[in-house]
Amino acid sequence: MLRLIHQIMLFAGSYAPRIRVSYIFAFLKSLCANGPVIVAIVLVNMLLEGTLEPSGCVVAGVVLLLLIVLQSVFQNIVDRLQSAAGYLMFADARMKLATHLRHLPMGYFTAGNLGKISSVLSADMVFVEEQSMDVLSQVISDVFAQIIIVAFMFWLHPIIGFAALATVFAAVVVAQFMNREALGESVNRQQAIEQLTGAVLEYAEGIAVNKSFNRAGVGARELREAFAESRDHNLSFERFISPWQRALLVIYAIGMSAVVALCVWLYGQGAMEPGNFIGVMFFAFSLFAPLKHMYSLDGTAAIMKVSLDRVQSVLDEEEIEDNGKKVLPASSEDVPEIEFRNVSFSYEDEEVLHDVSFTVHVGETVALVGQSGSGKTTLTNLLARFWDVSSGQVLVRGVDVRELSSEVLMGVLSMVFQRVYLFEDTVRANLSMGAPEASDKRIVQAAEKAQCLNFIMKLPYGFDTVIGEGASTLSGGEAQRLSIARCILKDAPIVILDEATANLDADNESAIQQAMSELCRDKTTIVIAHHLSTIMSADKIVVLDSGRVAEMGSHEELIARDGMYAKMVAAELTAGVWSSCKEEA
Ligand SMILES: Nc1ncnc2c1ncn2[C@@H]1O[C@H](COP(=O)(O)OP(=O)(O)OP(=O)(O)O)[C@@H](O)[C@H]1O
Repeated sequence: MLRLIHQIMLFAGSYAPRIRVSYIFAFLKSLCANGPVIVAIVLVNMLLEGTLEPSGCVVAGVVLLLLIVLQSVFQNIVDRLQSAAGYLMFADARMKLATHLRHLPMGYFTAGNLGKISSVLSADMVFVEEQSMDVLSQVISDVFAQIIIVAFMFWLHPIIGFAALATVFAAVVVAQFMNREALGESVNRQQAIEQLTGAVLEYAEGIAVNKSFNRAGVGARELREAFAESRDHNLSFERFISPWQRALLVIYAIGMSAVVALCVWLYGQGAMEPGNFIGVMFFAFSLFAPLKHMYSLDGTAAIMKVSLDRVQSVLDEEEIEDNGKKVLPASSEDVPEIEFRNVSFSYEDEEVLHDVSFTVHVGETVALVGQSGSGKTTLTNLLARFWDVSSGQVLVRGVDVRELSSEVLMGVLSMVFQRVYLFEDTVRANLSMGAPEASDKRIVQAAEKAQCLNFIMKLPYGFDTVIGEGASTLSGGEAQRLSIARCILKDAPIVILDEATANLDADNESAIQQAMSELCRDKTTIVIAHHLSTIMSADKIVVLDSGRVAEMGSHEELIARDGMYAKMVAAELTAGVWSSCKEEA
């Protein structure tokens, strides 16, 4: 328990001193809570000795009243200090987590961690937020209350004090074992919740595929299994903790009986004042109540410790360094706008790019072509610093991208992905993401250039229509054009384009091609090209083969070379399907 308090205090950071001040008031509150019994014992002793005056009763009454009032005042101060610190610290923690997630490499999000991130942000954070201050306040009050009661027992009689202390010691030892074991159980429980969250996400994301393959039942079965596993772990956790709690109750009962027996014996021997005897009897049944209460929180505490560990484990993930301070110079004809210099890159252990070098000059369009898996997307991801190179350099206007802040780098890049993601917000908000200050006029112009004005105007509220999460309420072609309009509005000088491979109807196809040409007008462009027309019109074609540059040059140069590219083009012209040609080339 004390370790948990220490962990919460570490988590509290700059709010820890405020919480520590609350300890003082928690102690004072516990003193006040036990004060009435001391007053009662003094009164009884005076009564038995025949020294109790009416004025003494009045003083005792006033003291009792004062103690009750002070107790609630101190409790109020504790609550205020702790809950204010709690709200502030969790608001900070959420911001810290959000900022941290923004600086993690993309690999963290693709390595099966989505279930973990979601359950940390939803289940763990919420649990800690709702419970921690409450548990902290109760544990601190219980610890102080138990210390005061044991001290009081010593004051009444040392032997009684030792008996109470021995019981507390035995309970703490047993609770240590319980805590250690409970921790293991709650790790399993939280992992089951993580798997369940992952299963729910996967089920929701894959529902269309499952339905189309008539597998909806299979998906639901997997989900049900995850639910069942989570339920089993919850039950097993409760079953596990219960016997330990019973063992603790037995210890308290033995301790309490020993104290009562000793008290009777001492009184019989004349070694104890009658008032003190009554005092012990008065306390006997609630002698270990604070400890009992504190350890009844053990299940909650174990889950909280694991939750805090899991939040911390996300916070401990290494960020991509984002402390670049270099200023990006203006574009120049003399320095390449983009340069890949001897770039190699590995996901985990496997190197997928080997010593790749090429340049893109300002205003040029470079087409990346190659078989599926040859490394085209990875190259563009390195330019955007979604990952960092393993060796070599990616430079923008002669500056290594690692020396630029993400704000500066993203300021000069626009990216159109194949998989379009639009947020559940208005069309206007989605378009102005990269240019929040854009006027309505510019927004309309961008939409027009990207061939989306017509369909936007047909939406119920035009630019103020809220589109579904992930663009679920738009057609694929419409969503793609909106994502291009978003980049046109951003107006960044470098464009990275992953050309759509999806089979679109002729109208959509030509609308998207027009939108893309508008986007790339006067820009430096790297395009992952899938259409021969796009490739042929590029200033330079970089042909990738298993992560290496196989050939490089203009369409005419590469055709004249009669190498890999020429074969790909020949296959395209005869079979008419570029993607399958790539596989054969
Ligand atoms: N997140 C990842 N983790 C591990 N390996 C990856 C990851 N992303 C891609 N790879 C691997 O890296 C290699 C290059 O992939 P990349 O996506 O860059 O190829 P590509 O040429 O863009 O393919 P496609 O045309 O199919 O999109 C492939 O072998 C792929 O399996």
